[in-house]
Amino acid sequence: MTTTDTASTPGDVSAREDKARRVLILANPTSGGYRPEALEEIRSILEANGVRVTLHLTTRAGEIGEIAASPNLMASVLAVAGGDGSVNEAVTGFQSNPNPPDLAVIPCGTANVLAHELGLPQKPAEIARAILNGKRAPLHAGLANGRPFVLMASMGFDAEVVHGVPLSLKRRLGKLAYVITALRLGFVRKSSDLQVEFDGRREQGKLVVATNGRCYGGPFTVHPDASVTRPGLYLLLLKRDDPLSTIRFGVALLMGRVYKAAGVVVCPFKRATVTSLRPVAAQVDGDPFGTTPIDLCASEANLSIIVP
Ligand SMILES: Nc1ncnc2c1ncn2[C@@H]1O[C@H](COP(=O)(O)OP(=O)(O)OP(=O)(O)O)[C@@H](O)[C@H]1O
Repeated sequence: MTTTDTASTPGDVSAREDKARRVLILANPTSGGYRPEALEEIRSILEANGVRVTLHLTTRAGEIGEIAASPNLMASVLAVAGGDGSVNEAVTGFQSNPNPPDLAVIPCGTANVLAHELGLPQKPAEIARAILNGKRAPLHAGLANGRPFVLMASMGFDAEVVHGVPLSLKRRLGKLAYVITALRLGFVRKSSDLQVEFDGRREQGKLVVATNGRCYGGPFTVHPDASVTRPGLYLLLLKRDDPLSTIRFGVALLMGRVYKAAGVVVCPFKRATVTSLRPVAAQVDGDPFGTTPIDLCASEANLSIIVP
């Protein structure tokens, strides 16, 4: 396993070595596919290989971010067992951490877009092996009003669905809960225009996605050139969101062609501002994130993530 060194003085050597063999697992027991047996298996494999493991189960939202922000984490790897929202919390916490450890992801959660994006293993033995191997990639993020997003930030219909999906339905039905909520909202909602100013351009549309990654909603490609391990954000602006157009975009997404669909503006961008006459719902990484106006740009944070 590789190490992330802290500020070094000669007297710190044993503390550094100690930290290098430690993994802190932060697990969200409320996430969609929470697997306690898998965590125990990962823990025992790591421990059998000389790694000291601390397993902490969260009791509330916000806890992962608070722990990740601590400058005194005695771990070279912080492994998040949860979905994209839990990973987002860790990355948000890392923003305030002058010396963040490597991030590892033990995929649980409802959609797990990041797991698809990075091709992360699902089997406990393979997850443990990846942590032990310590192969790392840079992890880039975007910022929405200063809040990091690893995968995407969006405003419009899909964010309304994220705001509107009842937690109990999500827990019972998983991804199907989003489809049901989308159908319920699709025919009754009043859509609003969004104005986007980006890199000297101005466009108007109904749904804005700022994507940092290739995947969206699971394994579906939203932009083939985007990657969380490379710098750069892409903007997708959907011109219409009437039910028929939304179904067309949905089908294009399932076919991995949404970025080529008619009525979609697609381009890389550095800085964007999304405004509207009345507030429009926003989401980051699948969790509700208030409403417009939203400023978007890339984060400068220097993070790394364990990859297979
Ligand atoms: N113990 C907890 N109780 C309630 N909420 C929690 C707890 N721990 C973390 N959370 C919050 O739950 C939110 C959603 O969790 P998470 O993303 O892990 O699962 P999910 O919603 O099932 O998956 P996905 O985001 O991939 O759809 C996170 O944003 C996090 O803030």
